[in-house]
Amino acid sequence: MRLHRLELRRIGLELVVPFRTSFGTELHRDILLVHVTTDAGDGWGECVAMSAPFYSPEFVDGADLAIRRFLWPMLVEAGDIAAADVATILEPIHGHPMAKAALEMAILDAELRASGTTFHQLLGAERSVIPSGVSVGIFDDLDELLAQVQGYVDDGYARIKLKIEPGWDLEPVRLVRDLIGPEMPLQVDANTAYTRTDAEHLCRLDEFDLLLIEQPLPEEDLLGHAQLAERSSTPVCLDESIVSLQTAEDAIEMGAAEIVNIKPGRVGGYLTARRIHDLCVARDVPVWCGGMVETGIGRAANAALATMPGFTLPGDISASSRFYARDIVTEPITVTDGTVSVPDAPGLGFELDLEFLDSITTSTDFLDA
Ligand SMILES: CSCC[C@@H](NC(=O)CCC(=O)O)C(=O)O
Ligand SMILES: [Mg+2]
Repeated sequence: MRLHRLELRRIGLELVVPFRTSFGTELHRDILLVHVTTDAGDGWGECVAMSAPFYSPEFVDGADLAIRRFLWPMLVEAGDIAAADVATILEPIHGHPMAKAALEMAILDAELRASGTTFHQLLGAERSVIPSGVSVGIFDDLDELLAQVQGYVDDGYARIKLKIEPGWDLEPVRLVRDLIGPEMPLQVDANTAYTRTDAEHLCRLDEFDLLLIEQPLPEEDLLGHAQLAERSSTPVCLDESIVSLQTAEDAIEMGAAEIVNIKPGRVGGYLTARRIHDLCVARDVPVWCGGMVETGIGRAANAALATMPGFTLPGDISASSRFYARDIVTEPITVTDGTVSVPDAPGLGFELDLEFLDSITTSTDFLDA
């Protein structure tokens, strides 16, 4: 297909409850959406970069600029392209996986819509319902944490994930495990907050029968994660460290990733995410779909991705209402009996609520091919 025009749209959404992690607190999302118009129709993508580079090196203003100055012109220059070509065309640009992923996503959406195919059909997965896990932040006090967790248990989520950091780990996990009982799946995510010297302390989490411990150490510390995996009975899962197919392969080979959290934005796009899934299946490494507090655009695409057979653990694909009072799609993601039904709308699986989208748009800019 030939690219005609790119719309760069920024929207603002308040979170229904502050989402605190070891690297900061999210109250509001400033989200970049990309809308491509092509000779075969149009498509939308969501850039998952946060407002500041505390989760990964990218941030939304930087992604916006990388798209304007480099990524969009390279795609236009390439002429007649398919979504499958995007990662290769953009290869010469180092980094910026979330910016690249947003463009690939929009082109993929346009391609699928033009062919009357859904992403779910393209992936060829059998499942149309996936288990839904929920990510729970850090709170000022334990009572508030337990109240939030009880609410999600009442909502029927299939798995609870707790954010942890030094000083907020063993006690909250113990209390939540006591609250939800021994059977409910429970995992933790440290977002790189610990160091190798914390290994003995982190092994004390083994008593809580967790599904996994997610990214306890810095992104670059594959050896440290491999050493922890040797000592801990809780499987080590990587998130921030897995930024490409190569890093996934190396982490698995080193024993640093016993489980992999796949996030399409973090690895440069849904098509690379699929290849990482295939690698993990071949290496018998369980995967699950992570979340970046996406709108219904990203949630719909993530739900489709999570239907692939290697996604054997509940992902962070919670209801739209877990984060937002109102979503930008006509069919917000909902959770029933701990599951999400994969949207079957054309393309990536969503239709936009354009009236609401316009009401929360903070800027719109157009680039012609
Ligand atoms: C603002 S935190 C974003 C990254 C974080 N994401 C989540 O915890 C899940 C968020 C969601 O459910 O979308 C992670 O490290 O896995
Ligand atoms: Mg994580």
